Amino acid sequence: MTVDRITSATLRAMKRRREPIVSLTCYDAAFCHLLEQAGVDVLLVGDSLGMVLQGQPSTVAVSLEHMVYHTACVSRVGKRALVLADMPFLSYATAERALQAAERLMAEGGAGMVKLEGGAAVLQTVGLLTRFGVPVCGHLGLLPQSVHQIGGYRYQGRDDAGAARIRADALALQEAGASLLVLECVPAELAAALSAELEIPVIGIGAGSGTDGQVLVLHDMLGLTPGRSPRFSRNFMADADSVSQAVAAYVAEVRSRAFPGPEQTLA
Ligand SMILES: Nc1nc(=O)c2c([nH]1)NC[C@@H]1CN(c3ccc(C(=O)N[C@@H](CCC(=O)O)C(=O)O)cc3)CN21
Ligand SMILES: CC(C)C(=O)C(=O)O
Ligand SMILES: [Mg+2]
Repeated sequence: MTVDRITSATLRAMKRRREPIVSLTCYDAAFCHLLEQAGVDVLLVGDSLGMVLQGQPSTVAVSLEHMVYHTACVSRVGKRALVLADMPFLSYATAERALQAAERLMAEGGAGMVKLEGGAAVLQTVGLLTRFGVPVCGHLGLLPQSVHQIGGYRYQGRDDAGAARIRADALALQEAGASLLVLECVPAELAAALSAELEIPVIGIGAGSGTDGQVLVLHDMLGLTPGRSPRFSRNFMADADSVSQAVAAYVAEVRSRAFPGPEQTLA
């Protein structure tokens, strides 16, 4: 018997059941196999691969070609998990580019959903993609593709105006057709309130324990990132004898809401 693929409908049902959604980044077939064995629900082929695999200072240098290649490496061997592919920097800056990028990520890359960063700026694009059958994940809070405007990787939505903008963007993304939302580096209270308010599932990174799911960069949680990892991450290899065991511990701690704990949470 074949195993059913996780889709946005599966994730919506998990949210209704209050069953935490477990996600990690994944860039190749070997880790796809390992993460699926451990029960990870969503494999994010993140443009963070530019930093962790390519040694770039940001995600800005990642091309559509790179994303299609890594998405295919994952989706070729994946059976159950949803393969979520990042649309890279400027690949969704016009309607034509966005359609072309989504076409390549889904048709050649085998992605089941695509993710793009931003709120008001991408609403029309989200509407266009979803009208033509592309499942879309939004991404709000810290937007790494805008690091050259922000000037660093900083928490977002810490004042009333910033929080109100993120809330309005989240509701508008849902209205435009997004079926999933990633909230990155926002205060836990804001992330929990938005998760309760939105019908679509919210996956948090550096957003506290009150979201519908969690995602981390794989190399950070395996302690493979040189230097200091973001404070919202945790090295699960510290208490594990193998990579599989570390990933299994992460899956169990997200499902039991033990991760993230106070140490990984910004109030
Ligand atoms: N290895 C890696 N991990 C990530 O989580 C990640 C990437 N790369 N690349 C894409 C984005 C960029 N992200 C980042 C990168 C760095 C910090 C960081 O160092 N933050 C500081 C706080 C900075 C501040 O608030 O002033 C930290 O200590 O967590 C946060 C998010 C998240 N994503
Ligand atoms: C940090 C996550 C959410 C991401 O977008 C990535 O890994 O590229
Ligand atoms: Mg990304």
